[in-house]
Amino acid sequence: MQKLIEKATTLMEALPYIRRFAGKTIVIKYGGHAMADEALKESFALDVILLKSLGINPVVVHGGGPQINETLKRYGIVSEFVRGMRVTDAATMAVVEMVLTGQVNKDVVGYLNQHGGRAVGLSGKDGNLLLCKKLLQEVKQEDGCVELVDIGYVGDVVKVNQELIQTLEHGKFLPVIAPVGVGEQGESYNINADLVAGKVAGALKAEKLILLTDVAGVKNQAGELLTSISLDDVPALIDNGTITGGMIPKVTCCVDALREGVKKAHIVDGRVLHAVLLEIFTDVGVGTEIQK
Ligand SMILES: Nc1ncnc2c1ncn2[C@@H]1O[C@H](COP(=O)(O)OP(=O)(O)O)[C@@H](O)[C@H]1O
Ligand SMILES: CC(=O)N[C@@H](CCC(=O)OP(=O)(O)O)C(=O)O
Repeated sequence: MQKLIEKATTLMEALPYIRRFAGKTIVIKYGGHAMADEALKESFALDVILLKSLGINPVVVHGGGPQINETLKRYGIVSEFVRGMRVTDAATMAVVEMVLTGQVNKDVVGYLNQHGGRAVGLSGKDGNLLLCKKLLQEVKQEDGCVELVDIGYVGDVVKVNQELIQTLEHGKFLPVIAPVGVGEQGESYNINADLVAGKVAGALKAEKLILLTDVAGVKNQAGELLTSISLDDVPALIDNGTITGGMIPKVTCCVDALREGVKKAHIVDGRVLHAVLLEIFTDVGVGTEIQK
């Protein structure tokens, strides 16, 4: 917290930001890698709880890719990724649901509450929060044609039950969402956590979407940080191979969220202590802003 006050200079300087965001929703995607370090976990919990106590409404969507990998390894299940999405067969889905909803979600809720929060854990199945259909992943072939590839129980969110989130917000609770969705037949879907954060932010018309990750932000091919990119530039950056792997769903979901009415979208370095507060309460920002 001391660091925050130093960076924001004084609390007085934070006041305009507090006024600007009071009563507004900020959706924060908490990445799997940023959960590995105790100091980062604590700084994240303190940031989110401080926002809530200032009358701002944070909604947390967590990932858990590394934790899923670890458990899959123990079960001897090998998984592969297509453009940042895990190919998910039935056995993998069972592990994904167990790890995300049973382990990671409760872990995040637990330490938020330990630090004084009123966090409530949800998966997309609770109250039909995240209704899904099967996602067919677009893969560009060598001839330039786009093929739709079936990658198993991977979901695309077709509807967010925002009423459930708003009910919790009005009750001063802090929603913490695991990226597992439900299909029309009650089947479970594995959803990329960035995609969930973008859809939730879009449905809530959030003031800000912040995706915490394990790099400084979006980088160019020389490895330099791009502090801001226009959403119109995103397709070319993916096509020319600048943005690859797990960064693809991140930038794509920022673009979709902005188009759905989210005011600002940021990809932020989750390895920096108090990254959330630095992003919200200073003009410097940390990471990359995707701009309309
Ligand atoms: N242009 C790019 N700039 C930064 N990172 C990129 C870029 N293209 C691909 N990446 C990769 O995307 C990764 C972030 O995605 P991912 O591993 O899914 O993160 P998280 O676990 O935080 O969701 C980075 O660690 C990096 O390896
Ligand atoms: C479909 C898909 O890829 N789902 C992700 C869900 C977890 C996630 O997104 O976690 P991170 O944000 O930590 O990467 C997965 O199975 O890893």
